Amino acid sequence: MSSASRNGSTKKTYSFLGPIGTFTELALAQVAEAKGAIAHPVSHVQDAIDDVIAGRAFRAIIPVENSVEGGVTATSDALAANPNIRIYGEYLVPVKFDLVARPGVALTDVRVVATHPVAYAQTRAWLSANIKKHTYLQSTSTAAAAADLLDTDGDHSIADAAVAASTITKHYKLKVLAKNIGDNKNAQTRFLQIGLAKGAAPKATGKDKTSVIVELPNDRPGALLEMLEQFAARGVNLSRIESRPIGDQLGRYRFNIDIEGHVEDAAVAEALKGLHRFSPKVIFLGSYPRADKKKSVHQGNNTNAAFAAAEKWIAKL
Ligand SMILES: O=C(O)C(=O)C[C@]1(C(=O)O)C=C[C@@H](O)C=C1
Repeated sequence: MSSASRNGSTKKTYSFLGPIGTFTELALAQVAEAKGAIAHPVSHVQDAIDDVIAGRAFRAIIPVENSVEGGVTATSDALAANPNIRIYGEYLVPVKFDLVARPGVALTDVRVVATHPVAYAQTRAWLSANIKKHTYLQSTSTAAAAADLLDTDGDHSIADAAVAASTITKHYKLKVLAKNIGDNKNAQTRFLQIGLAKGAAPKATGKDKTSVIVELPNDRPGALLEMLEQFAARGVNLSRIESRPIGDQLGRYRFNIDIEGHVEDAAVAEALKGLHRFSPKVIFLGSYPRADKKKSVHQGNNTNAAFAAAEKWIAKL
């Protein structure tokens, strides 16, 4: 979980999708409490999660969704598979891509372009229009694609260019062939800070999110509506809902849901109680401050005071 530093103090380890220069590293830079900690680069999202589970890392920073490409399925499924994981924070990173190459390579020389699949999906239109006959080479991250261009140990990438974050040339001696080549100039990726479910959970701030994973009862007409009613009846807003196959057979799904509000908000807690009564499986992933710092939308008379007054009234009946 932590390693001894040279002066004898212990530092916490944060695993992240590396190497240096990924968008995930930009997300890690936003984690105030990780300043001065050990940043441990790994090659796959699952490796970062495994580091946390095995106690090799205190926390992991992992991508969860991109505004263009949608959910990162490896993350959604890993959260469902590991009940001891909690979310401690979320971070938004604007996603701007450049096309980079070794010095001396011109845009007209480029035949093979390497990058992470989510980055390729976000730059495909530009690449198709500007490097018509290119071949795509998949990399474990955008920065790995860039770093591989410079590998001189004999097994360097067969790519001529890489699509990477526009900050990549701070880390690698590469030349920018084209700037800001993303098909959507306002793209963003949302990242999570995850850790084991122990220790202090983030306190309610009034600008929070709560994440859960919910399975529906089998063969029950209206089960999806019943799940959503738990939130609607308490005036609780959802910011995201994604269905993922459970995997045991066709037609069975679980829902990864982000709720506006904190489990300390009575309306959210009441909605979770409702889910628990009707669903065969609810995984609580945690309550944590919202990255966009917006106040959570709650509708109707559902303040903590209103719920407390209703409880008092029942008790007196
Ligand atoms: O390859 C990187 O730089 C990453 O941090 C991964 C990742 C992703 O998984 O979505 C992050 C942001 C971009 O959308 C592209 C790739």
